[in-house]
Amino acid sequence: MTDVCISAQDLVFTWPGQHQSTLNIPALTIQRGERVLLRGPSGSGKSTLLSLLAGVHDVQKGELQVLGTSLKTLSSRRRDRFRADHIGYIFQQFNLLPFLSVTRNVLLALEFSKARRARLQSLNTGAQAECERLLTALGIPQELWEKPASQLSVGQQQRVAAARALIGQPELLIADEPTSALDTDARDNFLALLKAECERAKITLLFVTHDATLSKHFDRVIELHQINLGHPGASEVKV
Ligand SMILES: Nc1ncnc2c1ncn2[C@@H]1O[C@H](COP(=O)(O)OP(=O)(O)OP(=O)(O)O)[C@@H](O)[C@H]1O
Repeated sequence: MTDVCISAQDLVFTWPGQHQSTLNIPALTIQRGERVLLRGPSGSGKSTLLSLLAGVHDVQKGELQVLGTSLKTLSSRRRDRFRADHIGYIFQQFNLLPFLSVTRNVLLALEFSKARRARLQSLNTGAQAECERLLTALGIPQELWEKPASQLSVGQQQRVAAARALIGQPELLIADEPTSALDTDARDNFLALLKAECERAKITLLFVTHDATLSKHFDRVIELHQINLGHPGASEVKV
């Protein structure tokens, strides 16, 4: 098993119809278990990079590996399977199914992945029990568990989205600006909960945000515009 979670070499991505590449990353390595904050101004390509990592778009040029698997070698269908099995994703808008209950939303992630179900089995934990453990750990009171997701506050929905991403212990958790609608206290609280769960299951965390004040929660901050060619002086900032 490789110690590297994410590895990119000479990764170039150009959106159709554009003359300039959005991404041109000579090298990027994120080790397993690291907690990394990816920062960059609007339009710098953060979401584009996440969409490649999640296998939503093809790697056009260069190499991109997640957990030792080259995404380029996988068909789009196998990339979908790879994502469901190995990557938890918290979207900016959470993407919960509004009419489904909180519990059903969380359990859905298991229905799409045999690997996640198998990991729970190897931990001797049932799906329902793990769902309840995660909701409790993330501070969702029991009286909300059977309510439709649409009846929850933004902060609560965000934590349900985190539980859905984490259930079945994917090796990599990607969070795309999930805290932008929260106040400072709620943000810090959410980060602390997320960090505790990632540590518990040794999950690598890649968290995208504009918010510089969140740096203290992470092992490393990567400024995307600094590792992207076309922005001379590329470097990674240690915190
Ligand atoms: N579907 C698309 N088709 C064409 N161009 C796109 C598409 N999505 C993004 N782009 C372009 O790629 C560049 C990077 O966009 P991206 O959304 O990756 O940036 P970002 O750093 O995530 O921005 P933000 O912080 O505002 O979400 C922008 O110039 C954008 O116009």
